[in-house]
Amino acid sequence: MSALPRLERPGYLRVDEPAATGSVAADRIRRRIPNILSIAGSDPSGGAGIQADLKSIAANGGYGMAAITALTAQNTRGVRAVHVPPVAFLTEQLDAIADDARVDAVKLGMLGSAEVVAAVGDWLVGTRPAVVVLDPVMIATSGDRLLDADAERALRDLLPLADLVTPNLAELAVLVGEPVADDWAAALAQGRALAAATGVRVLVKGGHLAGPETPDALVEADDTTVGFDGARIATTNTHGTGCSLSSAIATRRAVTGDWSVAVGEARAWLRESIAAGSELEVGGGNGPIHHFAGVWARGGTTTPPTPADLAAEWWEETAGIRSAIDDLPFVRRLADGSLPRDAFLDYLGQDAVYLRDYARVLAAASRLAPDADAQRFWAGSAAGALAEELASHERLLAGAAATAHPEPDATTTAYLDHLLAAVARGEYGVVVAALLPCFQLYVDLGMRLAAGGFGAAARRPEHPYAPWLASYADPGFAESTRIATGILATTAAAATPALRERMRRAYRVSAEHELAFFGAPRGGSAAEAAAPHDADGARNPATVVATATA
Ligand SMILES: Nc1ncnc2c1ncn2[C@@H]1O[C@H](COP(=O)(O)OP(=O)(O)O)[C@@H](O)[C@H]1O
Ligand SMILES: Cc1ncc(COP(=O)(O)OP(=O)(O)O)c(N)n1
Repeated sequence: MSALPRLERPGYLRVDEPAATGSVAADRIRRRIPNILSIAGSDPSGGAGIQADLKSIAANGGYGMAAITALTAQNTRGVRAVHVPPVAFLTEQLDAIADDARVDAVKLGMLGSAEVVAAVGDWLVGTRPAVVVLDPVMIATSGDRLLDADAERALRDLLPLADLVTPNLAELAVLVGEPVADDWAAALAQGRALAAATGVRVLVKGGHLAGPETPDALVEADDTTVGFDGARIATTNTHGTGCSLSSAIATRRAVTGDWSVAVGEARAWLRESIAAGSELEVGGGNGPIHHFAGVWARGGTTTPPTPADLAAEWWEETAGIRSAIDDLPFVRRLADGSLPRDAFLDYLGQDAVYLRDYARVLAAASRLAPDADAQRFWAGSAAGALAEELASHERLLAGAAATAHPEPDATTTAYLDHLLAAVARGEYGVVVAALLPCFQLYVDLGMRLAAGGFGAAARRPEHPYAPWLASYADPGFAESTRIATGILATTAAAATPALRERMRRAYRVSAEHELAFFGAPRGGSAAEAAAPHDADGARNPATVVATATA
């Protein structure tokens, strides 16, 4: 434990915003999440109704809201009972939402009774949502009625308030007053007739056709038709497919602004969810679809650490190394000004050698960077390392008649080999992780030296190494370190667990090399300069590292 005061989590190492570079996370934050309202009945088994709608909306990128029109007692085998609460209370629900939240799209499902249809119609006329998708739920797949006969008539009057209506074959037949179509051509003709009569676009759905295909078609009022083909998926998990599809279309329409794109995207998601339905074990009848199959498969179900958590955690892991650096006689004597000049020049010469290859590694990070901002940042850092830092080393060394480019010693060689091996492996995240301790540990030390954390001597203008100390407390260097830390953290947060672990190890090993570099024997006074503060056997960098990491 260092006896020296330490700044707690210095501000320049905090990562609480996405880095100032383009990233998937930043794009996600900029895009508006649409609010989608489902006005529908409740299915306690979770496969249809508002329960399905909320899952579909979430899986398709929206924020789901729900006003309940009716309660059903149903499961995967059928509907046992329906209760329609007082309609005035539905209006209360709708007004409560509209008075407070933006509604980007509405999906209408089971409306239950003519009074409910009328109340919903009044509310739509009053609020005029930008997108209205009407799934005219009348009869469940199980054959149970979900809408009384009066309401069927009222529902026809509601159609002009919708932008899209999504009937299944039986519902389409009721709406056009014809028998149920028994082939796709007849279904399409009915869809065209409905669109022409009402002026509302119709999604004709082929889920209930006999045969191996399940085509759907988007029919505009002007008869323009976009067809969507798809082979029938062999499954009994089709409970709630209509509810799920209509709320997914409402969500994707709010996101994309295009009806045929929205239908195409919603169908792709639905087909994946139908195919995975058999993974669920819910009930003995027609089971639900697996609304989150794709999301779970691609995103997992555990919450990965945030960039800020990772930056703080990795920095904390170097606490022992930082304490050991603070305790090194080299650092203490650098701070109080008693470090012999030959030891300082020896250190400077090795640092100059190190910087030339470090700049190559920075350039490699630029080459591997996934976006232009990061590419620019690393290229700028490589140029800065050569133009500013290396040049200042060379000036100091030339002034002292010392050689600006000595041979790298064992400690410098080991550190550079670690960095160059990361480049050779070619993983951007690992290269960035290996680069970071050099930024962070120097800024941390420089800031604490400048703040008087190692005694007042380091702050005096007459300190023999004052210009050198000042360069490490430079605000520009601190800002670069903040950006580099942000890139590291966002890259680590987006990485697979295995890559993140390789990054963490590369970061840790670089921090250990930093300690070894500070603790290496230096110049004619090496024995004195490099001896540990409270022990005598730590000249070998490996021993220094072992002491620090124990
Ligand atoms: N077995 C299946 N394989 C693939 N798609 C299906 C299957 N069953 C239904 N669908 C699709 O599910 C959606 C809902 O269709 P449908 O079953 O006709 O309506 P509803 O669920 O309202 O009765 C449509 O896109 C349809 O093509
Ligand atoms: C409360 C509730 N609303 C609607 C339906 C019908 O759902 P749908 O998506 O048409 O699917 P099927 O289960 O009928 O295929 C429902 N059952 N309950």
